[in-house]
Amino acid sequence: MVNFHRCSHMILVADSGNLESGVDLKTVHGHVYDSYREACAALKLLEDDGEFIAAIKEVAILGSGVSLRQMFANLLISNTMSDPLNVWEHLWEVLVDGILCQRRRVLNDPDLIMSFEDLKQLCLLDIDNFLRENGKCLDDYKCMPKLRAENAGRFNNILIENEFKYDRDEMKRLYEEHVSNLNSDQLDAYHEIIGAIDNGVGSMFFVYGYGGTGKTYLWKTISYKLRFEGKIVLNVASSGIASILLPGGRTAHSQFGLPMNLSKESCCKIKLKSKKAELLAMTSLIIWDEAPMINKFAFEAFERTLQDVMGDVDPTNSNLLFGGKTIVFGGDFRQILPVVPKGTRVDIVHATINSSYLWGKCRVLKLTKNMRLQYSSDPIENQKLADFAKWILDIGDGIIGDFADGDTIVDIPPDILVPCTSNPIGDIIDSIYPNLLKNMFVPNFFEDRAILAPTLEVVDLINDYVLSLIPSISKEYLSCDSISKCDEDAIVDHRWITTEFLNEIK
Ligand SMILES: Nc1ncnc2c1ncn2[C@@H]1O[C@H](COP(=O)(O)OP(=O)(O)OP(=O)(O)O)[C@@H](O)[C@H]1O
Repeated sequence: MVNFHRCSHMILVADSGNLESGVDLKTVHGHVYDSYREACAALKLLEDDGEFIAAIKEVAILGSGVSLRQMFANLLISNTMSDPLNVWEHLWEVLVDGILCQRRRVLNDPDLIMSFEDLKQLCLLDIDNFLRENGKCLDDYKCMPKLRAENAGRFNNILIENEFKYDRDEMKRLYEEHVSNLNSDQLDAYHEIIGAIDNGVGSMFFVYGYGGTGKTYLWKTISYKLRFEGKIVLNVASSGIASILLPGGRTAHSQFGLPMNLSKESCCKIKLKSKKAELLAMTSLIIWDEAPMINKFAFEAFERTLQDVMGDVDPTNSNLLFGGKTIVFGGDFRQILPVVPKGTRVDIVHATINSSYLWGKCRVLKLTKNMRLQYSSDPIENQKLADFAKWILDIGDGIIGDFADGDTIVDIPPDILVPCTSNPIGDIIDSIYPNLLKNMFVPNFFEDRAILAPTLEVVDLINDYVLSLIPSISKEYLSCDSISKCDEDAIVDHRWITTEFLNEIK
């Protein structure tokens, strides 16, 4: 094999007449190159690599992308190219062949779109793998583009890859549309949160606002911004119904593997160096909506887990709040509080997030403007809604009603009560679904109305009553409930948990 290092050295010596200094020989137009070969290339003393470019393009007509990348790696190993970067720049569009198709298959997403930057990175990763099989790596070739550190784990981790699937142009458009609408409270909260992410020392926020003050709108604005910048934001909520309102939302239990039975010592089911741990390490922000609904042990378990996960990346993170991550909780303490079986009022208060030792480190941001009301066009309707919203808030704040024996008695205005006869369920159904038999074929009739019930037994009662009114044979359709695969490490065999079983849970 030709010793290109020595050849290049000799060419430079011959060209410059300088027999002494290696550094001088490697200096071309004031720039010190890493090798004689690169210095030669800069002086255009070597033949150009046209033959290699032509050869690979020729092979590309029949060969697969994999074989082309392997060929390029072999050329690097044998040191045959005078200017590998130039060859790469001429050929990368050929070398990435097949990568997009492969990603679409792996991610099961036939419409996946990848940026040129990501395609190049995947191609370099492949070349790096070939080089490593031969005891080399891309870093050995200083002139070649670098693999971005964050990409090393990303392309092998479907959880991370999924978080990069957002259409960045669309995210940018939505972000710009939303951020220009934020009210002053939302804007203050927005700046605080973004500032903390940039700081990277670990911050905990609680965005406190009653229903309609624009918490979800704020989550969306921040998520759009981070996703358009190519960062990861995980949106979770304490309940499944709230999680579907968040962009890319999931329940906290499923996303973080929180145990069902929480205790002071609980930890999340996330193993160090696992795919989930890699995802958390790369995450810039975690938004956790409806936080007051969950026992404080869940947040404490999550904080310990994050310290472990981030401490594994860098030991100094183990002492930072949430391992150095920024976490934003949100919710309204007037709404549902944690369920403590057979617990007293004191037990429930002790179980909420603001009784946790973490609360002292939490910065509370308040949203106070009801954005739901601002957007009705009818001023009379607006006033009615504003009065109703104030009345609900006053109940929540405990400043309305007579306090008697530990209970508060509140007068409900008659206009929002359903007049009751001897058949209360029938009265409710007549009020919510008037002329049911006639209207049931009207599109959107059921979409615009709902009856909320406190227990599943009452739901069954109402369903049975409605079905008894409809004169045809009923047929039962099972929903397609399935168990989340997040608890992959749990001992439970997922095959035991059938759709029928899930539908029977009361
Ligand atoms: N800055 C804003 N500009 C325009 N519309 C807004 C803004 N903030 C919120 N909204 C709208 O106001 C309504 C209520 O906002 P949002 O759902 O975000 O409130 P929320 O605090 O999450 O309410 P809840 O606690 O009931 O879920 C939504 O229709 C939302 O689109």
